[in-house]
Parts: sequence; C-alpha cells; structure tokens
Amino acid sequence: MSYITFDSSKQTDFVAIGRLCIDLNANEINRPMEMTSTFTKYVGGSPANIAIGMARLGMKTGFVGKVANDQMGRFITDYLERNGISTSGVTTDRTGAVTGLAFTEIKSPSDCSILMYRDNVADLKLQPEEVPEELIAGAKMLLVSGTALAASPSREAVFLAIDYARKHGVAIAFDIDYRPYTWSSDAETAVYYNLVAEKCDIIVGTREEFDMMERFERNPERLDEITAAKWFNYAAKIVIIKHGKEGSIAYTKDGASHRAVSYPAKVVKTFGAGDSYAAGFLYGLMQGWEIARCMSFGSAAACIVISSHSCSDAMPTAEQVHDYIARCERGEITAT
Ligand SMILES: Nc1ncnc2c1ncn2[C@@H]1O[C@H](COP(=O)(O)OP(=O)(O)O)[C@@H](O)[C@H]1O
Ligand SMILES: O=C(O)C[C@@H](O)[C@H](O)C(=O)COP(=O)(O)O
Repeated sequence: MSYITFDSSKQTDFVAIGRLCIDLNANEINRPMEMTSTFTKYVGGSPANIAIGMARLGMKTGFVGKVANDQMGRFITDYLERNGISTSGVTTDRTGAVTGLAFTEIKSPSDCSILMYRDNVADLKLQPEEVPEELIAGAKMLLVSGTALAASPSREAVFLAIDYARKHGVAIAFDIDYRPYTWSSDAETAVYYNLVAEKCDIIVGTREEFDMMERFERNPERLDEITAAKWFNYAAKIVIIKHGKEGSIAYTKDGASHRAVSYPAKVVKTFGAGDSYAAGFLYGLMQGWEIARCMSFGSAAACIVISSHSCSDAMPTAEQVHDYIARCERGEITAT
C-alpha cells in the first residue's frame, strides 16, 4: 500500500533544509574526550547526513542551508557537490558566523556522546528570502530537521519552506532531531516542534524526542500508539518511533503498525544511526516499497554507519545495504 504520493514529474527527488556542520570524531576511541588528541573531520549535521545518504542511494538531491564564509563552509559545499548534491540552495553567511561543530566522544561502542558548539552558527542565519521556492517546488520530498527551528531567522525559513512544499504538492518528512544544546526553553521547543509536525506527512523521532514534544500532553506510560494517533488528526500518514538497538515501530494512518527489529552490527559508535535509518527508510518509500521493507532497509543502513567511524562518509549505497541484509540473513554478521 502506498501511503505517500510522490509526483513523478518532479526533476529532483529529495531536498533537505537545515544545518550543514562539521563532525570532529575522536580518533582515539574507547576513552573520554579529555584523553583524546586527534579528530577526523567529516561533513555533519543530521539533515546534511540524511541528504548525503539519499544521494549515496542514488536519489537526485538538493539542499537548502547556509554555510560560514570560511574554509569549513567551502569544505562542506565542495563535499556536497562531489557527492552530486545540488548546492544552488546553499548560501554563504556574510556576518562572520561560524560553522557548527560536533565533537564526538566514543568511550565505548555503547557509550558515545556529542559535544556541540552551536554559538553564532551560520546555519541558523538562513533567511526566509534565501529559501528557493523553485528548488522545493521541483522536488518529490522535502526533509525538515527540527534543530533548524531553534532560532530566527532559520525558524521562519523552515516554515516558509514547508508552505512552498505544501503549495507545490511536495511530500514533507520531519526528522525531529532534538538537540537540547541548541534550545533555550523546553516549552519553546515543544511548541515549535508541534507546529511543524502538524504540517508533515512523515514524522520520525526517538521515543525521547516525542516525549519532548508531548510535554504539555498526557501520555504517562509513553505509549507509542498514543503518540502516533495524535498526528493522524493532522497531515501525517506515517509516524515512526525509533528505539535504538530495540528497533523501530511505524504507525500508518489506516491504523496499521509495523515493528522492525534491528540487525546485528559490529558497533563502533551509536550516533549516525538515526540519520542513516531515515535515509534508508525514505529511500524505500520513494521506491514504492512496503513499510516493513523500508524499515528493514533503514535498519541495515544504520548498522553500516554505526559500524563505521564517520556518519556522512559511511552512508551506504543501495547495493551495500542489500548486501548487508543478505549477509545477516546468512548469519554472517553477529553483533558485538
Ligand atoms: N546498537 C544498534 N545495533 C543495531 N542497530 C541499531 C543500533 N542502534 C540503533 N540501531 C538502528 O538504528 C535505528 C535508529 O537508531 P536510534 O538510536 O533509535 O536513533 P537516533 O540515532 O536518532 O537516536 C534503530 O531503529 C535501529 O534500527
Ligand atoms: O546532527 C549533528 O549536528 C551531529 C551529526 O552530524 C552527528 O553525526 C550525529 O549526531 C548523528 O546523529 P544521529 O544519526 O541522530 O545519531
């Protein structure tokens, strides 16, 4: 059953809006960051990772965002272009803003954390008038990432992008992407995330991210079905709740639910799971696959990324994901 209609006449498959940042992943792993000396630099930012994932899977992809007017900004735009991602919607900040940094700490495969430097970042200075209506209008799907709502003018730019998408029949996916360090008030966060979620066809988040959105509502047992049901009263057709190694659950507007277990993985670090899962799932939807197959594909994509040192660089091709699934089915991959 197809829950989302994609306009096949559109020239671009996927456009994401939000942050373009830098991941600095610790090279000396299995120790706290205080004991780390060197890092490897990758393009980062959840929406960037997802866009890179979609491009790596063969989707014609574009990006709407803002980069710093420095070497890091040029590193990011060069990387996007080398990965076939249109940067026509990426503008350069002229106010002296900087690139958001995510320092990652890998104390153990299951104990990872991210230290984010988010002050005066270029990505939150994206202006509404810098959002290209024609790029969004020409896409089958727009991805909105929640952290872009953390400050003006990026916040207003996102709402305008959503308006453009709805005006032009573009499917809208919302990756909640809650990063506490970027927000100043829990109430403000919940209000803006809810205002966006009401307008989106697909909503993806962890149980904790939905808990944040529900802070003014009653769901004391944190029941996924209560969480999902609310959104089908709005624009949503699919609501996905991610549960880490325990897998994920997808609810659809027709009342069905689909549970996916995770695949085994030789985990290096846990972050990057959500971005690769989102890319894999949304790719599957765009192929017209059943929900369960989309979830499995996303779950396998996640395993490939969490078994790697990077997020963006490690985003897999479709062939790699299919191969990973086949190897798991043959029992050739065991979890560590
Ligand atoms: N340790 C793990 N082993 C195997 N798969 C995992 C693991 N952690 C996450 N995944 C997969 O990645 C998906 C998203 O991970 P999750 O941690 O829930 O999202 P996020 O990275 O956004 O917090 C999960 O639903 C699961 O399929
Ligand atoms: O989103 C960021 O700014 C940091 C990311 O680049 C980093 O790779 C990460 O945290 C991935 O997030 P996840 O996939 O939600 O774990």
